[in-house]
Amino acid sequence: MAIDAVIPFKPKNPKTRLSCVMEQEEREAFAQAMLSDVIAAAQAGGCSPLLLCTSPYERPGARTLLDPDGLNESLNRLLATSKSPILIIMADLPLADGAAVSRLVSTAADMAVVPGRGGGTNAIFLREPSRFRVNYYGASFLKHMQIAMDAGLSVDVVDSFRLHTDVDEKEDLVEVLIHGKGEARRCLESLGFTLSIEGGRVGVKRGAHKETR
Ligand SMILES: Nc1nc2c(ncn2[C@@H]2O[C@H](COP(=O)(O)OP(=O)(O)OP(=O)(O)O)[C@@H](O)[C@H]2O)c(=O)[nH]1
Ligand SMILES: C[C@H](OP(=O)(O)O)C(=O)O
Repeated sequence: MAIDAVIPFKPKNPKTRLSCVMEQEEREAFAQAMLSDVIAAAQAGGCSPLLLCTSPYERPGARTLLDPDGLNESLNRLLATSKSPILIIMADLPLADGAAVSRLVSTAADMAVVPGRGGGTNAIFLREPSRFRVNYYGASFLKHMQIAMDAGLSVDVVDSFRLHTDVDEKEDLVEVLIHGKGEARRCLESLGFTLSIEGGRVGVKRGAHKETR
């Protein structure tokens, strides 16, 4: 049976750290485009996508669980009662692909984890979910390593550019425009984002859009 790929997703007013370059409706469209890329990667990696959503939301090819609680509370409730292996993969990984997902879920360890940019945790595969609990936000990668150690779990830290690249801030959009192959890249292009190179540093700019901060 396919492993459940649990994808936490907040459909309303997501990605507020991108407010400087996108209005709320645009952030919602972009978050959905990134989610499409993650769903496709999960399926290509042999997993069955299960969206854990804060408000009602349906997607073809994915089942939905509705839980308005916070990220940690809802995931920990799910882990506590899960009897089969689970992959938790964030919805803001638009470079994800099937090979990276497949590598993660085929680990020989009790758990495989992919750190995110800036200290976060982008994906966690758990062979026995009830032995682990999540603690996202802040330097969650370090917290998750400690939780695994306390639980006596062997951990495979997976080095994956495609799963490491999460999109939180304007600067992260550069990676999507350069390396993206899916919906998120198309969404950015349709919103008028292009690469800009100023002073040797690659950034993004947006035609006819005033930055608000
Ligand atoms: N189920 C659930 N998912 C959440 C919640 N908050 C965020 N997420 C999802 O968790 C993942 C990582 O969240 P963040 O990077 O903080 O995304 P965000 O909250 O949309 O972004 P910011 O507003 O910029 O912090 C994304 O897949 C979000 O859709 C929540 O309260 N519940
Ligand atoms: C949820 C959080 O995401 P970030 O804000 O680091 O992208 C984390 O990975 O702990």
